[in-house]
Amino acid sequence: MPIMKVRLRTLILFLSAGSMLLTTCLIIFCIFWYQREEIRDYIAFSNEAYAKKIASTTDQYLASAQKQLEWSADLISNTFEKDDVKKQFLHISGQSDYFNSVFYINKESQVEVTTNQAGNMEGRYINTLNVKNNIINKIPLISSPFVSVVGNLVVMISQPVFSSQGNYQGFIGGTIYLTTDSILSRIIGQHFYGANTKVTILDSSDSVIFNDYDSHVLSIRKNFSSLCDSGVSGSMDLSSFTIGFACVDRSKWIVLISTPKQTATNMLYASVKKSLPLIFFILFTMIFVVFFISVKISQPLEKLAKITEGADGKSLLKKLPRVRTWFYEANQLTSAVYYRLMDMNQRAEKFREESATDPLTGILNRRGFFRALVNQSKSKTNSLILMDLDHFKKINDSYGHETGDRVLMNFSSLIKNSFKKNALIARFGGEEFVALLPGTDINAACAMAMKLQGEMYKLKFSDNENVTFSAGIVNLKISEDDVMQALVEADRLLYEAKESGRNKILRQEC
Ligand SMILES: Nc1nc2c(ncn2[C@@H]2O[C@H](COP(=O)(O)OP(=O)(O)OP(=O)(O)O)[C@@H](O)[C@H]2O)c(=O)[nH]1
Repeated sequence: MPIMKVRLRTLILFLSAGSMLLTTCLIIFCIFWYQREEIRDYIAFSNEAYAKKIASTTDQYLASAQKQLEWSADLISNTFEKDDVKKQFLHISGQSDYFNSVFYINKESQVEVTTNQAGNMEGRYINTLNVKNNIINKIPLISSPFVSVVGNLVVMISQPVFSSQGNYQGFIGGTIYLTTDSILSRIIGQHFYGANTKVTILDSSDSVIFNDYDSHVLSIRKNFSSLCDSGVSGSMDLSSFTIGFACVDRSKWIVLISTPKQTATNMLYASVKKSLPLIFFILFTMIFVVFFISVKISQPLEKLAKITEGADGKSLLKKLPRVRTWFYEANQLTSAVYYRLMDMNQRAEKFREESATDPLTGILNRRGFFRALVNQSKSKTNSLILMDLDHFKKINDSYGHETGDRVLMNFSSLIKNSFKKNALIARFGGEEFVALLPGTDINAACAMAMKLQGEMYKLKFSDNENVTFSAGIVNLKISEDDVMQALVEADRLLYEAKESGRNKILRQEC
């Protein structure tokens, strides 16, 4: 069973298209890989910058808020007029919008003035940890988040109040709501940076001050606040998040900006998706161009292969110049095949001729005789003469083979000259010759043979010796079977001629 071979065109196409496809995939993969890292770096950088911005804004807000309380503390230490103080507090909490409520608690932990109407607080004693801290420490403080006596989650900024003699009187506190509307929640809650990016603010004990969503970040690491010890800002990869952080100097709060790592991958997927039509367009254009080129490259070789299928040397030689070659290798190959074929044909022709010719006499041999029969015109009357030299062995033995050869050559020349040009003359082997005479009847053939006998008699060799020949003559129609039959008959007659004394010509009875 013949093995199917792959075609050159298919090979080139698959090789080129395959390598292009592979290269494209590798390029997309490399771009994807390195770009993702770059985008993650960029997200980390942006998150840090954004955390710094929020931390700085918050710090400025706290500084301003403390300044407000400091100014009110001065007022109280100079003249404590309850109405004036309350007005002042209302101004701070209402107009300047720094605090949700402002209050003054004296050193006995009693609320003297408050802007908060809820809970009827004025005159009441408050013994919370925050209040105690303030009274004991007597310094400006920013508290951790806590639930106020009226039930709000707040942080408190406080400022100690001293008399003009320097005696501690109590402290002014300003509360900022964390879960309901406040200036702090507005500063840190309204951000415009990426849908997947979230803001979380923790105090120095990792309590949540602000968290703009139910953050997974808080569950993957404890002790964020310790980051403030190593630097004011930075970024890090934490589990599946890229986190930028910055510290609020004044309060030691930490601002965390977190983005899921998947965001970078999603961004890349989106951009690859967008560019896919262009990539495929370029790819298919290239494949089309490669296909076109592969057809052009393979065409001459395909044609060359096709015309060699079942073609003989001669028809191949005719078809070969029609193969149009435009590149060096194909051209060389076609030329090489062409010249090789031509050479082979010439050699084959020469060999054919040689195989049909008797090398000594130059006339046809037995093979050549039968091959030439095919081209003979078919006449009704033809004759065949089979001739054999008499006692030729003696000539060889007496005068040597060279003389024998010369006799053979002379005899063949005489035969050639004695018959018509269309006669088919051959040496059948040894000293036996045949002459087929187309369009010659047996009488004419006999006359020619006898004339040849006379000529032969005249031909002398060596010591004026001469050679005779015997012959059998038959008539025949030209076809291979007839010739074979005629040869058998002629051979019989020749044998008879030899037997009856040689130098005789016997003819078939007609
Ligand atoms: N010189 C020479 N001798 C040849 C060649 N071919 C055959 N012979 C010789 O021809 C001789 C033929 O001998 P025979 O077959 O006995 O025939 P003959 O001697 O002619 O005898 P008859 O045919 O019976 O008359 C042999 O001695 C062959 O060696 C050749 O090409 N050159």
